[in-house]
Amino acid sequence: MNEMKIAVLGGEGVGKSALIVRFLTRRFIGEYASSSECVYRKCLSVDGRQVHLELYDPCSQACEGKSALKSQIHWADGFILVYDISDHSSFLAVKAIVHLIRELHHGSAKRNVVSPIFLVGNKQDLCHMREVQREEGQRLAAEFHCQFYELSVAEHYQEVALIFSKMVQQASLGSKAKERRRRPSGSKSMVKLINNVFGKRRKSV
Ligand SMILES: Nc1nc2c(ncn2[C@@H]2O[C@H](COP(=O)(O)OP(=O)(O)OP(=O)(O)O)[C@@H](O)[C@H]2O)c(=O)[nH]1
Repeated sequence: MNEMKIAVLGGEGVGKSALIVRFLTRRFIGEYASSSECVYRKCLSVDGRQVHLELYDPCSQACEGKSALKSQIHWADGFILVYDISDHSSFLAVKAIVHLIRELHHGSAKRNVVSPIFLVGNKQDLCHMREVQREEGQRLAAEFHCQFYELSVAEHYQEVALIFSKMVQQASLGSKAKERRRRPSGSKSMVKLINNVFGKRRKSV
């Protein structure tokens, strides 16, 4: 079975966990308990073959700092970078992450492998509070050869599922030749995911 490692990165509270949980459970859960980073695992059938998917969800509060980010970047085969369209600082955060990914890969053994990066503007349902224009996201995506999506994890399941299946397809193109890299600590089963969803720390929309 092929293995694939996808890191879902972005600023605090942009909806990274919501995106992953939406993909794994089809449900949008408005409140989470997530006090630590984790790796979710899922087996997927893509183009007739089984893929063992690992999804890394950092905890922004626990994993701040460039060195943590660098190890996440070295670990992953592909990246889903999430920002909140109603928060311009979250866009600047993903911009910095894109730069860092391309910079690190340029100077590493991965320089011949273009790891896919998907740029996702989340919380489209908050467009009345929009601070990041769609064109701004598209421009950044074009500059760094990323795929661009704008959506609302709260409202759109099909788009979320599409993002992950496209990511798996793209990442699998380059993954065969890749060296396996150190992975961030921590892993979560579906049971822990469910506990997280109904856990202690509560967030509201
Ligand atoms: N309105 C709206 N709220 C959303 C959407 N997606 C996520 N949220 C809310 O945004 C808040 C943060 O979501 P999380 O998924 O915890 O964000 P995160 O990026 O994992 O947060 P950290 O791990 O703390 O960095 C929660 O209150 C979610 O309910 C969306 O599409 N629309």
